[in-house]
Formats: sequence, structure tokens, C-alpha cells
Amino acid sequence: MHPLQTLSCLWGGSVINLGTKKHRDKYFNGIDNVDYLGCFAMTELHHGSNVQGLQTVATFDPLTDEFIIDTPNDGAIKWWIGNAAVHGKFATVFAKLMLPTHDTKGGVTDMGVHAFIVPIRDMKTHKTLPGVEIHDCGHKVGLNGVDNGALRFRSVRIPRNNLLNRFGDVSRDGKYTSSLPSINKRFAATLGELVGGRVGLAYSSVGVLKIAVVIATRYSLLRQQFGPPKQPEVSILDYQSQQHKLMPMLASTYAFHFATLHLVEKYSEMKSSHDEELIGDVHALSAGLKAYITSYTQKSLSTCREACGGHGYAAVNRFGSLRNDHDIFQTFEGDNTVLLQQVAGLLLKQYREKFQGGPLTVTWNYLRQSMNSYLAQPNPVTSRWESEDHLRDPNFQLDAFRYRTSRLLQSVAIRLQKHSKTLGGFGAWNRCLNHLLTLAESHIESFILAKFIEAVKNCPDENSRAALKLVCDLYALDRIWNDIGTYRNVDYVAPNKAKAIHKLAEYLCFQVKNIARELVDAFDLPDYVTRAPIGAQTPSEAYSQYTQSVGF
Ligand SMILES: Cc1cc2nc3c(=O)[nH]c(=O)nc-3n(C[C@H](O)[C@H](O)[C@H](O)COP(=O)(O)OP(=O)(O)OC[C@H]3O[C@@H](n4cnc5c(N)ncnc54)[C@H](O)[C@@H]3O)c2cc1C
Repeated sequence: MHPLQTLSCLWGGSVINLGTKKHRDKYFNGIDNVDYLGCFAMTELHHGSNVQGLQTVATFDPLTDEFIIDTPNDGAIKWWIGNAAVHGKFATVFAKLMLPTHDTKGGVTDMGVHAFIVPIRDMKTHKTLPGVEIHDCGHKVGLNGVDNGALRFRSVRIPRNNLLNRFGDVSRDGKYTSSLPSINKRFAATLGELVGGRVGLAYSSVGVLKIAVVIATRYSLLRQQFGPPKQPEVSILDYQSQQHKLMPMLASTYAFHFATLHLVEKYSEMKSSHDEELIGDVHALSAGLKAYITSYTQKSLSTCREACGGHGYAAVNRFGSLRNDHDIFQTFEGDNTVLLQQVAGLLLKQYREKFQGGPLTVTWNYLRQSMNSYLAQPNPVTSRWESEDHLRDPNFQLDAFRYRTSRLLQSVAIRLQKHSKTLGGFGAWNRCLNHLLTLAESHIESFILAKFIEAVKNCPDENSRAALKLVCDLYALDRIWNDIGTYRNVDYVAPNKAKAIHKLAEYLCFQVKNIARELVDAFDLPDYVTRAPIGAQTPSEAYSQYTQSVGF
């Protein structure tokens, strides 16, 4: 998805999802035909991740039936607001809703953060409206095709109807009503409506990863350096080290492809059914997959650049711009470290509910089955099994992933309980933070593997199924090997089995290399999408396109 589309989704999505019929009637067509270009103004100079710390205020004036939007100090200047500096006509401004208390002292009550539609430029002249001050946030590391602006409001008056009132409303006489009982519940519902952006980012990040993997793999097949004495040079993908850099990445790209397809499906199901359980699932999955995949892609972009040597550094071959433009995917729509903590928090909630006998939602269901067996010691017999059939058995692979998640979950729950006695909840959480992040990543990896295994099983064509199975096995065993210390520490894997896993993972890298061209071609990305001469689909054209790009 193009960043501009993400931006219009954020602005449009906020009006549609946080507003009610009157807002949809008034704004939908204008948003849809881009007459009403707008922006999503949540972040402030002093607060990004901590949305509840926002300081912009919207005070209700019962005399005029308006809200007055104010930036009380420099820390509350809206910052990084996409589309604000150049094109935006409207902004969805997140501000604390203040209601007069009707006492003699003229006090106000803070009802928590709400969203308001604030016009920022004149519809005809495009001039900035009175009371609104806008500046460009300046040149960025990447994504400079989209402007990001800073906004200050000085007593900007907007009609009461501009409150996006799906989760909380103010009546003509200044009374607050909401179907949700507390500020925290309203806040969660408001942010919960914004998961669409994360779904889009997770999906687009896989798109970026595909482009990078396609370029690096095709070039690695073409490029030749060294070889046995008096024999032709070999392709750099014949080197074990190059296979190790790129083939698990190719396998991960396939794994993420299936996981994000599932996420998009669940998201559209959620949008039509409004099913509570599904909403919880999609919230956790979108946070986890966005964080996990965008971090992985960002690291991979550097690996691909390096894997293509000097020519990988030529701007025309795109790794630099992909790396710069994608980098911020890790931060916007929720910082990855913050999002993973939400996943860990939800896992702990499920863990507590399990022990209180409550139901588990579908995505987490494996915890019910696995927790019981994993609280016992690993089986000393299976921990030694090392045959290829066993290691390539999806049951073993999934069991290993889920075992790790369950152990991490159980141990962090115990640690949190212990530390909270002396450090309090916040301190205990911070003491266990790295453990919690590992837990969240482990859960997401388990989910991704489960979806990959399902995709292999459902693949109708026998040859493609065999190829996918190979790729899936590489994904699983490479991940287990990466975390072999954890498995060894608890004797889930005995030394002989650890060795066998490593050997097989290396062999699978080699096998996947043998079908690497077909695997990248299957992404069906034409040259006008990859746009990197060294990654040209027709190998014979790669060098000539590249030399032409510098003027030969
Ligand atoms: C190009 C760009 C476009 C953007 N577009 C928009 C937009 O259109 N609208 C909008 O409202 N915002 C936008 N943003 C803002 C963006 O959403 C925020 O930057 C993002 O949410 C992160 O917040 P922050 O910058 O305050 O980071 P911080 O929260 O200050 O994070 C800084 C560091 O602290 C760490 N950290 C913070 N809290 C915790 C914690 N609890 N535990 C552990 N570590 C923590 C983070 O992991 C990070 O490493 C944009 C930003 C950029 C750069």
C-alpha cells in the first residue's frame, strides 16, 4: 500500500470508524473522491506512544454549542502529521474532551481523549484557517514524497457535531453520554478501531520484503565470483554463506505471505461481523504481525544490500530507498516494542483466564492444549529423536514452537507475580520486559508457522505442495536452530538432536536454493515493480540494463 493511501485510510478511517451516520453522510463522498483530503492528528511533540498523555484540549462551550480546540503548550503541538503541511483540508484531532462542571468556579472535567474533525484550510482558497498554524516537519530519512506537518491550534472553534461520537457524545446542554462505562474502555474502543492501518502495514511490509528478496536472489544466481581451479566461476548463491543469508529469508517471505493473507481475511470478516472475539483476535494479530514482520523486513533489507556487494549499494538497485522508506514502518502506527507488549499483555490475560476456566479465543487455543503437557518435563525419549522424517514432521515443528511460547508464558507469569510484590505492577513489568518481548515474538512465530503448515496442506498442486513443504520446513528448522539455546536449556532438545536440526537446516537451505528462481518468480513481480536492473527477470538483461542506467 502506498503511504498516501495509508494516510487517507487513517483520516478517512477515523471519520468512518469513530464517527456516526451524520459524519458518514457528510464526509464519505468527499473523502472517497479525494475532495476532502485530510490528516490524522494524534501524535504531539511530547507524546507519541503514550496516547493517553496527549495534551491538546477540546473544551465544550454550551453558549455557542461549539468545541474550542487549543494547544496549551509547545509540547502539545501536533507533530509528524501526514498530509498536514501541504494538502490537508481537515484533520482528525485527538484531544482531551473538557466539559464545564457548571459550578461557580467555572471548572471543567476531563473526559479523556476523543477525536474531532477540525477544518484546517479553506476549501476554496486552500489558505490556512484562522487560529491554525502549520509548519512542515522538515526533510526525513525517507518517505519524502509525503509531507508531514506540525500543527498548533489557538482557540479554534468547531461545531459540537464535529466530535466523532461513536463511543462518547455530548448533548446540547453539555451532558456526556457513552455506552462504555469508563475512560479506559472508551480509549481502548477508540484505538481498537484503528487496527486497519496495522493490517495494511504488515501486508505492505511483506510486499517490500518480496521485492528485496527477488532482487537479491536473482542477482545472486547471476553473479559469479571464484570457482574451483581451471573451472568456470560459480554463482555466488552456490556459496553456503550466501544461501544462509538469503534462503531462510525467502522461506520467511513465504511464511509471512500466508500469515498476512489470513490477517487480511480475518480483518474483513471482523469488519462485517463485528464479532467481539474476532475483534480481540485481529487486534492482537495485527499488532504482533506488524511489529514482527516490519522488524524482520528492515533487517533483511540491509542483509540483501550486503548480499549484492557493491552493486547493491547503487541507488538504482533500490535497497537504499527501500531501506529508508520502510524504516519508519517499525515506528508509525505503533512503535514495535510497544505493540509487542500489547501482545504479551493479551497472552497473560488469556493465561489468567485459562486458570480461571474461562474460554480461550481461537488464535490462542493452542495454549490450552499445550500448557498442560508443557508444565510437565520434556519427554527424554523424543528429545533425542533425530530422523529427518521426525524433524520434518509439522507436528514436531509446531510442538516445538508452542512449547517455547508456553514455557515463556508460564515463567513470565510467575516472575511478574513475584516482582510485583516488591516493585509494583509497573516496576515488575519493566523488570521482565525483555522476557515479555521474547514471549510475544514466540507467539507470533507459532502463529505464522501454523498458517504456513495449513497453506502447505491445502495446496492443490502436488509439485507446488512439495516445494512449499520444503520452504516451510526450512522456515521452521531455521527458527528452532536460531533459538537452540532455549531448547537445550530445558532439555527439550538433546545434543544429538540439536546437531541434526542444524545439519538438516543447512541441507534445506541448499535444496531451496535449487528452486530459488522458481520460488521468486512465483511472487509474480514484473520488472516494472521491482525496478532494479540487477534483479531483472531475464538474467541476460541484468548487466546491460545496469550499464545503460549509468549512460553506456
Ligand atoms: C514519517 C512519520 C509519519 C507519521 N505520521 C503520523 C500521522 O500521520 N499521524 C500521527 O498522529 N502520527 C504520525 N507519526 C507519529 C508516529 O505514530 C509516532 O512517532 C509513533 O507512534 C512513535 O511514537 P514516538 O515518536 O513518541 O516514539 P516514543 O514513544 O518516544 O519511542 C521512542 C523509543 O522509546 C521506546 N519506548 C517508548 N515507550 C516504551 C515502553 N512503554 N516500553 C519500552 N520502550 C518504550 C520505543 O520503543 C522507542 O524505541 C508519524 C511519524 C513519522 C516519523
